Amino acid sequence: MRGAMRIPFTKMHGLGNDFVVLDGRNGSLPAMSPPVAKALADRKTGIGCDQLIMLEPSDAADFRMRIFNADGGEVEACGNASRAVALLHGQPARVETSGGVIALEPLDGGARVDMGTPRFGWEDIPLAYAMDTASMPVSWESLENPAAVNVGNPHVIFFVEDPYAVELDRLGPLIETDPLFPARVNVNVASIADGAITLRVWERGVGLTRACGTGACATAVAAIAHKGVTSPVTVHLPGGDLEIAWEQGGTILMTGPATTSFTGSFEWSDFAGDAT
Ligand SMILES: N[C@H](CCC[C@H](N)C(=O)O)C(=O)O
Repeated sequence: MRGAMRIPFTKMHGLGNDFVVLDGRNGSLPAMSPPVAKALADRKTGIGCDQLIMLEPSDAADFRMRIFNADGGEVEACGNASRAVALLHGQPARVETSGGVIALEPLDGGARVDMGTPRFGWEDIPLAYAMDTASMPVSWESLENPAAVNVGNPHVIFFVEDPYAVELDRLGPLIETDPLFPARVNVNVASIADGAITLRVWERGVGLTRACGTGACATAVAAIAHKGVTSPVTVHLPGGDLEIAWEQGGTILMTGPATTSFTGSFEWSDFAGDAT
């Protein structure tokens, strides 16, 4: 039986999309696994969060950021968490994620993050078969002809009259798990008015969140690429606003707030059993 191992954490959020951040940049933490991430993210029996963020050493960048959704699944990108980590780190940094290297720039009360280059090919999303990702010939009830963009992680974007009139809690999981999306998908419903975007997101592996940074990036890119919106564009999410800048062929710049809620610690064996 291993000795007690107390693990410190920082509880953070970006516009209400919340995270438990474990700082293993010095290599001090045990390996994270999906079951342990899911247990820590549980809002009744764990600490509770939308995503668990694990920082680790990297030989490709200043450090590595691993992202686990509340269902335990490890994913490639998390925009809001990238800003939170920028705030925690406190200086500019290049960060390795499984979706590519991103660049963090802390600002007063938040950060600007270069989220890399979006991809539009059906295999890049990925989709199960070839399709025009600017306007896909598919529909789920009244949601039809979405765009799809990969911004490190997969997003499908429906442009609608009123995002708040969509039964996203019912349609989100149907679309997230449709076989058309072999890696599942984050589901965005958005409207465009006066050059700004109003957005709600059903997040893969989580559900409805108050904000989704990669959703804001993917939706802004789709609006600029396919709907004539000009960059930079303000995205109004339930939890607040993000500013997204992108030009064809370039990388995506996301700017917005990040907040530290509190710090704490937990006993590793309480969540990992004897796993080390
Ligand atoms: N649910 C997303 C990961 C977190 C994205 C969101 N929290 C963000 O701020 O980008 C996925 O499975 O790709």
